[in-house]
Amino acid sequence: MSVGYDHVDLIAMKKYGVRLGHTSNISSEVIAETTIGLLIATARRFFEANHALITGEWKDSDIFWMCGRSIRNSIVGIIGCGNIGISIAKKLNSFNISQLLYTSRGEKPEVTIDELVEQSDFIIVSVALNEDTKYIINRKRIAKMKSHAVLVNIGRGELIDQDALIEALRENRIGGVGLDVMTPEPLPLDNPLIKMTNVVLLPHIGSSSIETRTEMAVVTAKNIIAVLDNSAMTKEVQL
Ligand SMILES: O=CC(=O)O
Repeated sequence: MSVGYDHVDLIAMKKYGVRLGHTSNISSEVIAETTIGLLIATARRFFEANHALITGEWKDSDIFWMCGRSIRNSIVGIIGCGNIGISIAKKLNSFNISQLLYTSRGEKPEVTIDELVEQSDFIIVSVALNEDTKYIINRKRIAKMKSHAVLVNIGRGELIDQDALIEALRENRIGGVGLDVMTPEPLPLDNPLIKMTNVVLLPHIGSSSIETRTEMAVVTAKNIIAVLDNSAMTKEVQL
């Protein structure tokens, strides 16, 4: 019951003739909603601000206190323009950004990934994990990011070299990070990301709306029935 199937051994499935169903495209819209929420929460420091409020550190004397960065007039780069990436781009369209950069497997992208990470104020990773995309955000690419860049990952933890990311955050070489996915999951409570103020972490809840999870469950049940009936699944992975 997921869109991604990077956790499944496809070679073994094929070898033993086991069919694989998934829930592709059902959750794209709601994951895009999560992405926009995470982007704004990270860029505008919602959790840090909330923490300040509840611990009595609210200062209203300093006009720049708790200032984050606006999405308006910014350059946003989306790595991976599949169903989720396109849905994110459509939602961003109403934010009056100055430029949208993207890279994708299908259509010829206008920029390379290196150019995208170098030029973007906000970088969104929404690509599927496979051998080609593992560590697509590597140490070298993190080093190219703007010092105020905000990185959001809603794909899979292993798309990012997390150790290199932690180093960059520690040294304030990037602005902030919003992660709905990380390595490992659940993240151990002693992981350095947990204590960082410029990091917003969500426990992989990208598709967790009641409506979407219900729809995913129904498709999964239909997929199982289709296998038992030896008929076509609603969503089947071609092995
Ligand atoms: O991560 C969620 C999914 O693959 O459905």
